[in-house]
Amino acid sequence: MNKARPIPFRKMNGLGNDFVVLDARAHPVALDSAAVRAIADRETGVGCDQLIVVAPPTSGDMDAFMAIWNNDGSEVDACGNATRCVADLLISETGKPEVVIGTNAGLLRCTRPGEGLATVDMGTPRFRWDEIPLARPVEDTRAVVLDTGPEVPELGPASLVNVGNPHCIFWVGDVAAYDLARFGPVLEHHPIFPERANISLAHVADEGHIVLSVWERGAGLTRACGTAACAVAVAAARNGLAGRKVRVTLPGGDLSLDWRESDGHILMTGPLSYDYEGTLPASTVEPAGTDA
Ligand SMILES: N[C@H](CCC[C@H](N)C(=O)O)C(=O)O
Repeated sequence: MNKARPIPFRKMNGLGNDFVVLDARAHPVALDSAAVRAIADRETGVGCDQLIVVAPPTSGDMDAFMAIWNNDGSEVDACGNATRCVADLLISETGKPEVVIGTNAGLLRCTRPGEGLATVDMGTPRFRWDEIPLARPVEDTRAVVLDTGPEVPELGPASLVNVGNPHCIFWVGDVAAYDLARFGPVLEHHPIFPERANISLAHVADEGHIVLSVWERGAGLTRACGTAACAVAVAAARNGLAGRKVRVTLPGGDLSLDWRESDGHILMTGPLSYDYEGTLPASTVEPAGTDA
């Protein structure tokens, strides 16, 4: 009988987007929304934007599987910044120049271009209305006018992209001129997004540089959002606002994006950090297979 045991974790971050990373490869854990919220709570738990579980590979073509939860307890399929963190863990462990991380959004090939850096192939972005997904057919997802109430300022048409998760991007002249914390949740829960959406304000400084502020689905304002940086890079290129290689500046720092011509994959490069290690009391996360 598996006795409930304390669970070790690593606290990590990518440009200040922070994670509790549980390694469940030796001992499986059973998480539910309540347990995730408890761990992620910055007052009474460890505190994080997302909770990440590194699990054994589910097929022979990956080094590990990565599960992702937002701090509201919702499980999601993609997290760019956390993928860089897990990639570095696996590259250090295996000594391999490239590792493959399995996620519910697909296989992600990761390399280490330098100490403290990771490059992730985030795959191909999707643009069809039913791939975002949207609640109704929309012909052109490059410029969609959302009907919003008075609590949302005039932001113009949005560009919609899925990079393993749904993103809604507004193009503005100055991201600091808007109180995204106030109207972000309204847009996150807009009825056109049946699975909610991550909301970005993007300023295209020049054809190689975009400034970005993000209200994350299920986590709120974060210091960085890797998938939003991927989404805004491809949306800007698709709308003719920037080139296919851009630097994206988030509150926590810069990411480099390359929407590769040869295969349409989006490559994201940026830093990752190890903050500290800790142990969660056994009661927090009931390991799978423990008798009641
Ligand atoms: N809030 C996102 C998941 C985390 C994404 C973000 N932390 C990143 O680095 O991509 C969602 O619900 O789709």
